[in-house]
Amino acid sequence: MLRLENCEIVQGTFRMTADMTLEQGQKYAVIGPSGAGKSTLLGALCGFVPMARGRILHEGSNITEADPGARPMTMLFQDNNLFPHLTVVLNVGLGIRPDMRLTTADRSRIADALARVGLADQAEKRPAALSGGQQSRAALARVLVQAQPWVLLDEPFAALGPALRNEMLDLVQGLVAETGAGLIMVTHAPEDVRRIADQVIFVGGGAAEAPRPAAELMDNPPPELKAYLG
Ligand SMILES: Nc1ncnc2c1ncn2[C@@H]1O[C@H](COP(=O)(O)OP(=O)(O)OP(=O)(O)O)[C@@H](O)[C@H]1O
Repeated sequence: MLRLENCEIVQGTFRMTADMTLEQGQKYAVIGPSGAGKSTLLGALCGFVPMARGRILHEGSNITEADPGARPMTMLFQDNNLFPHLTVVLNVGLGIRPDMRLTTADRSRIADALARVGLADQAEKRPAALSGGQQSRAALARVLVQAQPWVLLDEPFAALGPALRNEMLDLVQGLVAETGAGLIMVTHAPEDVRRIADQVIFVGGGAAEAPRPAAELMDNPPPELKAYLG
């Protein structure tokens, strides 16, 4: 369980509040207008964005002041955070060994993750030699080897076409189901919400609202969500 307790998050002159409890194994979509604070919310959870007040608790432990690398979560951004000069194997390996001294066991784990995302035959290529979808798969393999209880995605597949995006969403869904991880995903696409999310966190008016069941919310959106969905 991940709890944001009475939080106020600060990003330059922007401030937003958040108070919610997120359940392990659930899939949350974070939606709301541009500039409302969706990325800021994920940044605060990961420890990249400071908080003026409140606490973040993971399974009861206070992680409010923990370094990003010591938090129980992996974050995937839209650009996939792949290093252009490293092969796919080494890019994935960074998820477990930042010093890149990979043991035989590490290499076997990486090979398993690459096979799981369909990249077994692309391991020695550099990111520039991969398609957009393959780059996303490589980034997901890194998420997989890190095996954290929470996976945070900030519009990771926005640059992909609809068919490929759906393929990637299904892959993410399969991966979190296998590992039992919770998922928190920022998206602008209502169809992504319907495809993958159990719950929706609406961000708007300076607050991240507590999660509400996705299907119910999308079928009967309250006025602020209706205005956003258009
Ligand atoms: N590094 C920063 N320094 C100062 N202000 C920032 C910074 N990053 C974002 N902001 C401000 O914080 C607010 C929230 O931004 P954020 O990126 O979280 O919104 P968002 O909902 O993710 O938007 P989008 O859907 O356009 O990506 C905005 O007003 C933005 O201008």
